[in-house]
Amino acid sequence: MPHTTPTIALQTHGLTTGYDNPVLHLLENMSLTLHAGELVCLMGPNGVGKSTLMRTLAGLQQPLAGSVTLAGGAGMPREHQVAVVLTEKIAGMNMTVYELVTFGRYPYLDWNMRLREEDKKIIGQAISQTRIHSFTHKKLYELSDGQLQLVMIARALAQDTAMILLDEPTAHLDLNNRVEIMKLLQRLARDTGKAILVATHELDLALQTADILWVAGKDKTLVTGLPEDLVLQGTLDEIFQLKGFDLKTGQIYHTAFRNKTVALHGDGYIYRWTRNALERNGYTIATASTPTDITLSIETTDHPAWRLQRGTETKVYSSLKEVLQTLTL
Ligand SMILES: Nc1ncnc2c1ncn2[C@@H]1O[C@H](COP(=O)(O)OP(=O)(O)OP(=O)(O)O)[C@@H](O)[C@H]1O
Repeated sequence: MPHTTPTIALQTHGLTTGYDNPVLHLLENMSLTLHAGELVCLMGPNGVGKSTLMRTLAGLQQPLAGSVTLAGGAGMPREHQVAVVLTEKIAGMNMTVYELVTFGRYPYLDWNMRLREEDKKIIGQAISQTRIHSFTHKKLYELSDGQLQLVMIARALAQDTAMILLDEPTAHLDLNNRVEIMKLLQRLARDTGKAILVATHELDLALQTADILWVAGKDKTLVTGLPEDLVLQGTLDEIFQLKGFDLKTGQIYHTAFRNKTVALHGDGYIYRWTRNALERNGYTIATASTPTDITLSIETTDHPAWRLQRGTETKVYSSLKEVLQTLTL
């Protein structure tokens, strides 16, 4: 199979980030690489220095040591190399969505600030990629938080850079919008070949969408890897000090307070949710060798159903509520 080396969008060498007055080293000696077409999530506990690293990579803040190299080389203006979506509120909420997206083209305009055909084409593409056509005429103050975030991403796309950095783009959004934004970023990385780096606290979403995680937290270092490798190696548990949640199984730990064991038979997502209902309600799920006189079998014909066998008694139920009620009798 031919092996092509992915294009490098950003590279750091011995990078140390922080502040110099008073001296505050946040993350030290980082050698990082961001490739074209990759969605990378930057994670870590509060205050570890994620935003500071993002600003340093974007050239908005000087490194304390080391260097940041962007695709395009030192001769190219930063605004042509990297687009940034930060958490700060926008000042001009009275402008329209279309006007805000055109801001992405400003670094390319000449003294008369007039949009050329090529600029309009790129703006159109950004609007189409983020699927915001239906409200480009609206004022920013008329938008929901989710819509506003899409518009900010459209502006970044209009800037036509190899890399986009976003700081907490899903903060304050509901689950649907959070998923929509992360899936959009995943799609954009794949379809446009941009390198996209997102600082986020959304561990579950990052695990399901990111190609690579950058996890900051231990002794001013930053660990990088495939999300699944970091889960299986226990790196994330160590850094986030997760309490009552097992990242490897994706489950909250439950106390088996009923002292009753159920042999559960079935598979797929119904098995998963049945197990969830039982464990959340204090039952233990039997392993092959555990003796128990309670057996619950999942039957799927048209609708899910559960056959509960206790001793010599057997009955079929159509909801888990009924199963749980019967088990407490
Ligand atoms: N302009 C500044 N001058 C000095 N120290 C700062 C400055 N901005 C942030 N800090 C400090 O740097 C540390 C890291 O801040 P930063 O915002 O980068 O962390 P973060 O990981 O993004 O946090 P959060 O997850 O809470 O957003 C904090 O202790 C903060 O107080």
